[in-house]
Amino acid sequence: MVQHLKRSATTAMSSHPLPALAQIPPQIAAVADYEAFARERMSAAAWAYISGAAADELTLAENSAAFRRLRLRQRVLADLDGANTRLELFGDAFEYPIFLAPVAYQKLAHPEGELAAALGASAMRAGMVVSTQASVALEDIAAMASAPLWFQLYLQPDRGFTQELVNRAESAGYRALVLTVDAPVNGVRNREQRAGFVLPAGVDAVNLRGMRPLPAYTAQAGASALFGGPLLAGAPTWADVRWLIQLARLPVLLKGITTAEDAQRAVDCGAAGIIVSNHGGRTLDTVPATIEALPAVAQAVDGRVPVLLDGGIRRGTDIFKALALGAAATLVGRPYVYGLAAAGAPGVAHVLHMLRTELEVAMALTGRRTLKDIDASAIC
Ligand SMILES: Cc1cc2nc3c(=O)[nH]c(=O)nc-3n(C[C@H](O)[C@H](O)[C@H](O)COP(=O)(O)O)c2cc1C
Ligand SMILES: CCCCCCC(=O)C(=O)O
Repeated sequence: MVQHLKRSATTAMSSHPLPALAQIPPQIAAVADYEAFARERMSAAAWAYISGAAADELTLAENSAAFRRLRLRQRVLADLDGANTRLELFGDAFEYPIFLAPVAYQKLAHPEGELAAALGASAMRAGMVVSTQASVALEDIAAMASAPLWFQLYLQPDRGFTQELVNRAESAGYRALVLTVDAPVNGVRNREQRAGFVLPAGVDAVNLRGMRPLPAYTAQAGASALFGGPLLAGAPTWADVRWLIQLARLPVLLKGITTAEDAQRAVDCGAAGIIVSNHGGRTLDTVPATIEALPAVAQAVDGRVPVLLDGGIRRGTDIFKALALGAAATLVGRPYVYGLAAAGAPGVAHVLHMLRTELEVAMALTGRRTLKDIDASAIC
């Protein structure tokens, strides 16, 4: 899964032209305000990797645009005494329905990478999903965190190594596995290509060190570089999902489901949860926004397992809309990485704080005391 990212001679530190902010300035009032501060603290190539998406980036734009098109119905004079945003998932209690999505190589954004993100999440008592391709050892992240962590799994062609990875996550105290199913191959990342993105020295997928590499493969002249090669030969299938669910002691969620048929099949296979996600528009461009895919998935699942959603969330009202249309909780990706790049752990905590506060304001002004009270009647 990591072969596509070659190494450059650039040092990791050269990705950080400006130091992280020592204090968060008052002009950062919404999560979008972090973007400019993050951008000037990253190399142009790292910025292309983190902020970019696939091909023409239409799905990236649509993820947020679709949230902005939805209108809320305000309700007045509701009794809000005892209001809260609490929920329970897989036996763990959470204060609010916002998780940090799995994002690879966070040392591109900040020298402490995933350690700082985990610190920020734990300070805010938020759950975090750690990527297989994290730039810090999964055990070290677990040692830093005091809030529940889930481990995101990319099934590796070397299934024995994959099993070892699952064992490591279970031993380190992770509370769930998130199997990403929408990226058997990397998307067409034109922005990364144009920027010449390669991983700088000092940033790598440390949790995959020691894995048996794919056999060297050069397509014959005129032949497909993808079809017929070893990457797709080792790509996961539904049989692998059943294999994983059977071997894992943790609940397994599938991330990257956007259709009713696949949601139905995931539940039939024994998935403990579903994450409606298009990978932040980074895999297949021109697929619909996740908030538009959510209702059909929620209907197919019919409450049998929790459905979560990510993609394009930039406001607490976006989270509210996702819950109204059937999500039990949400995840954010780029927003917290921008907070991390700009201000380290405090930046991550601040992003979570702003989103949570905005969600609470939306609940108060639509007359919803608890997450269970948020339903489709809150949307026009
Ligand atoms: C730089 C970057 C790296 C990512 N790495 C992973 C990953 O390793 N595994 C994964 O399942 N998803 C990965 N994602 C996708 C996120 O988990 C999530 O689905 C997406 O970022 C949500 O969209 P948002 O950024 O608009 O919030 C990555 C996203 C970004 C931006
Ligand atoms: C074959 C997919 C590799 C993706 C690596 C990290 C990721 O999920 C992302 O960049 O997005």
